[in-house]
Amino acid sequence: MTKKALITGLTGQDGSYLAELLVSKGYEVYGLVRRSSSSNLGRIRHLGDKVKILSGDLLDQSSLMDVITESAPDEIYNLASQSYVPLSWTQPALTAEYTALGVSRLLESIRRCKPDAKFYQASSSEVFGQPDESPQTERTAFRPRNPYGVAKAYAHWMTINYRNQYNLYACCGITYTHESPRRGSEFVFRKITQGAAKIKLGLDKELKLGNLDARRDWCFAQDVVEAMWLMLQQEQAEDYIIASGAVNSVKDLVKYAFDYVGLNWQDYVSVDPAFYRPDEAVLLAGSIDKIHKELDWKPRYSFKNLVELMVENDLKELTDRSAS
Ligand SMILES: C[C@H]1O[C@H](OP(=O)(O)OP(=O)(O)OC[C@H]2O[C@@H](n3cnc4c(=O)[nH]c(N)nc43)[C@H](O)[C@@H]2O)[C@@H](O)[C@@H](O)C1=O
Repeated sequence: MTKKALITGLTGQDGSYLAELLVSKGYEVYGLVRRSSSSNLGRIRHLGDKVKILSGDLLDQSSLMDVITESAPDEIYNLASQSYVPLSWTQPALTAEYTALGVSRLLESIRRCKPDAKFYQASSSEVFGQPDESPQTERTAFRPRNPYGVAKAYAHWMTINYRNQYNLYACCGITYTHESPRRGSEFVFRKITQGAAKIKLGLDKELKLGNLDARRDWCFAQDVVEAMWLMLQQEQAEDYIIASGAVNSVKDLVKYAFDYVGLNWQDYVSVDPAFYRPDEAVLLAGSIDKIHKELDWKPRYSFKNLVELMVENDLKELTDRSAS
């Protein structure tokens, strides 16, 4: 029988890659999309009618119950969130509404309307904040340092509590920063690959960044959605860290990207305190021992592969755009 899946956050980076993966596996795919006066379907347009769009909002419980009843999914992936960390400081309540309480509403809707559906919650390494140990494991204590991390920690523990209290198949994937050509340019990886490509093509002269010493564990988003799917194919719900297991600094990223286009980064990059963050976690690194051992998952793309893939993509996109 054809499996059915419901994805929230369908129009985002991860939602669009997950939809592609599930369509390729023969799933009937539904996506929860918020009404908006301008179209935000760019990342899923190529999927055409292979994905059915249902209107709803994580802020509105009854819309979630309607969507779950109508689609009757076997699997539900919650990828919707206010996901930009700096914005969580200027809009902390809205961040909590979507990223924390939205998950409560979703879990409650599943419990009432489709308790046998398997549920994946997109948890984040930001729950660790300033962690006690490195690399972090599934047992590392949560010490979030910004409203986004706090909201994700709430959602994480609600998911586990619904699993324990109501016996739902509900699990959390603690993902570290993950990137792709579909990433928004406010995030540092895309900002740098796009910046290097623009400078190379003569479309820009400089690139202003924040903390070059911040270190992150970066993965390719396509690898990450594969892990999400695997987590829902098991007998029992378990939480896993989804990461690359390798750490690089923002400076490493800048060097690789500018090297790739044959430029010296020091001639173009400057530090602007406007992009520094209050109390930020300077080192987040995930241990992938558990997911590798139990689900046989590991990322296919290395940091270097990912930089090259994204710079290539940005060079092509910008060249096509200026030709049209
Ligand atoms: C796991 C987690 O991953 C993502 O959150 P993020 O790590 O905050 O991503 P980012 O690309 O904004 O920052 C990465 C690092 O880069 C530093 N950095 C330096 N200079 C600039 C700069 O100019 N811009 C930005 N954005 N960052 C900069 C910045 O201070 C930070 O240390 C989201 O998907 C989030 O939803 C999520 O869950």
